[in-house]
Amino acid sequence: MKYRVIIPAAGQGKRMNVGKNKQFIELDGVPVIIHTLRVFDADPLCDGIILVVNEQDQLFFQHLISEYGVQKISEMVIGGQERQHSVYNGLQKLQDHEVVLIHDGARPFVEQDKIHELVDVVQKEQAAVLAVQMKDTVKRAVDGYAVETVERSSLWSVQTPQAFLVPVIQHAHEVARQQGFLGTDDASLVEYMEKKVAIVEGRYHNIKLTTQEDLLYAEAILNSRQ
Ligand SMILES: Nc1ccn([C@@H]2O[C@H](COP(=O)(O)OP(=O)(O)OP(=O)(O)O)[C@@H](O)[C@H]2O)c(=O)n1
Ligand SMILES: C[C@](O)(CO)[C@H](O)COP(=O)(O)O
Repeated sequence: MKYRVIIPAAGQGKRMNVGKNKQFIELDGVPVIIHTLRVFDADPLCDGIILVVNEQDQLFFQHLISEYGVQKISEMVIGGQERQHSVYNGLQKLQDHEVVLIHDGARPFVEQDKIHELVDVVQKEQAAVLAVQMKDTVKRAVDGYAVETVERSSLWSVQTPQAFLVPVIQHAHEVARQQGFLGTDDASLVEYMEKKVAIVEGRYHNIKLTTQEDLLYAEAILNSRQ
């Protein structure tokens, strides 16, 4: 089944703190966003990329897309204050598509086999996310003290892509917008509608580049592929 993908890349990168859009950081001489876009550009099931960018970086994104020959950008839209708002803006560009994937521009190591697994699962589950089991013990803390150790076997570290039947995610975003609900991922908006979200086991190296330590991991991941 063909899908369209929304790539939110309009954040400020405050935690990365490198003074520029973290999607422009080069890994092995290639910008992070190009690593990410190339995966979907090369996927025969992907029939279009909706790239969500911030106003001030729009021209540079267009320059990179042209310089690296990315073919499948169908729309470039301006993002919003929060990630959720950026994704909402991207959702407005969907016409008659059945399946949409939403994938962070800052996750360059997603792989095609896992994307296809998600696309298969979402056709019967309506919503599906890549996730990996937690490795560390997780505790809830209050005022600097651990008050509860959360049972780890049921905890997952959720990634992107997140896959949805289009009407399901469009409705979930509309309800969240009307009710002022803000989630840190798109699946949380579907959960807010009391719908189930299927877990598809992903890979630990599908990391999100969030802080500068992640760049060290990223170089190691790239080197392991050579
Ligand atoms: N208003 C926003 C915020 C985030 N994103 C995108 O959503 C992805 C995941 O968000 P995150 O890693 O938190 O990026 P930032 O918000 O830029 O990071 P920070 O919170 O450190 O500023 C990133 O590709 C980011 O560019 C977006 O499109 N629009
Ligand atoms: C969507 C996400 O990548 C799933 O783990 C994560 O929630 C994004 O969070 P961020 O604070 O916007 O990076």
